[in-house]
Amino acid sequence: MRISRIETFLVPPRWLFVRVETDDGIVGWGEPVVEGRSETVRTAVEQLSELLIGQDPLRIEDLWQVMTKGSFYRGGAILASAVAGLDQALWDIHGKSLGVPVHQLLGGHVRDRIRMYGWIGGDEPAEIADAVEAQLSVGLTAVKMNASGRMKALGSVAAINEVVERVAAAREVLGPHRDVAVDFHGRFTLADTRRIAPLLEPLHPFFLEEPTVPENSHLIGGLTRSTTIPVATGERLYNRQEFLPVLQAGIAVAQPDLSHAGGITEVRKIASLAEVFDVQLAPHCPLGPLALAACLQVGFATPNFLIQEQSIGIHYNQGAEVLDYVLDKTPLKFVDGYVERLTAPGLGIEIDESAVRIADKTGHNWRSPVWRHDDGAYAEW
Ligand SMILES: O=C(O)[C@@H](O)[C@H](O)[C@H](O)CO
Ligand SMILES: [Mg+2]
Repeated sequence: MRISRIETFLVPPRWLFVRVETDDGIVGWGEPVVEGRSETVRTAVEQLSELLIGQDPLRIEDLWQVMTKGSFYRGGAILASAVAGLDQALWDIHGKSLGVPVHQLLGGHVRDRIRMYGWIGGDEPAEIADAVEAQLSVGLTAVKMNASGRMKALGSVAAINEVVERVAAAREVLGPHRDVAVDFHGRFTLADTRRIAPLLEPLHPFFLEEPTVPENSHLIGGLTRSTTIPVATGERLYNRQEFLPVLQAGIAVAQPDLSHAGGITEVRKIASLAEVFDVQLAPHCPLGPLALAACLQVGFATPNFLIQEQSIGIHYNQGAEVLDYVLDKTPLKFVDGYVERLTAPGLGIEIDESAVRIADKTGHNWRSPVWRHDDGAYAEW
């Protein structure tokens, strides 16, 4: 079997899919994307394709090595995401060629179902209660919210109290037994996060995410040592090397993104590294169906797996939906807040190719908003 053709599709709301075809007719799908930079990743996928056409798709590790190390300048979000989507497609092909789901190729399942959570925003305090209700009504038992919106005055007691009030609003609707994770999105200084964390402790957050921007990962130990809340990070870390310092600094939850951190091949290794630090995996995934399926395949085969993010029914999907692109929607339905083990071959979902081809005609030009605080200063989005 040889790889014969590679195509990409820009699909709303903000995703990019790749379709890898082989000469014996097996097709694999993946999702190589960076939110806000789909076209750039598309170009990177096209360049990497030159290395893959004519090759045996089952030699995933070898192709991964060539894609990541085959040129002098390496790494970074764009390249790691391009490799990630292609890697997912290769695992999809491998599973389909043997008629088994990918998790079987990773050693078989260690669990029968995976707990899921959805994002509820949080930038607008008035919308929090309704957003929590919406997630509970689709059967979820855990949500994640932003710690803050745009701030009037960074570091002010008002800004700090607002975080506590937002999380309290979510906790009130959730009751004592469901979970709320709080995403700091790198929006606060670490000094402020250290002030806020103890105030959140009585509300029992599931985890506190991205207390620093990734380039300030060296600061994160200052927080992990000062709060009992499990600290999470990783959506903007792209390989084991970048995860090592935050693992050593005492994070509790590692959040590699299956579409950013080198795909199934690398995230599987990140999970193994995390296990040595007693850290649980909770892959980041505000993305589409292929990224989600790749997360779940890793989750079914990974012992130190906590929970899975997903974006089904999230309002920022702006009319387009994760499930629009899959033929059989039942494998991704929530049962008591969980997704049951995917048993179909490969990634375990069947892509609606005609829907994808039609969606690509519209495409999208989704961009990260540029954020400024009320005083005009630049803010991390
Ligand atoms: O943890 C999350 O789901 C968010 O931080 C998103 O990754 C961010 O809005 C970019 O898509
Ligand atoms: Mg996040």
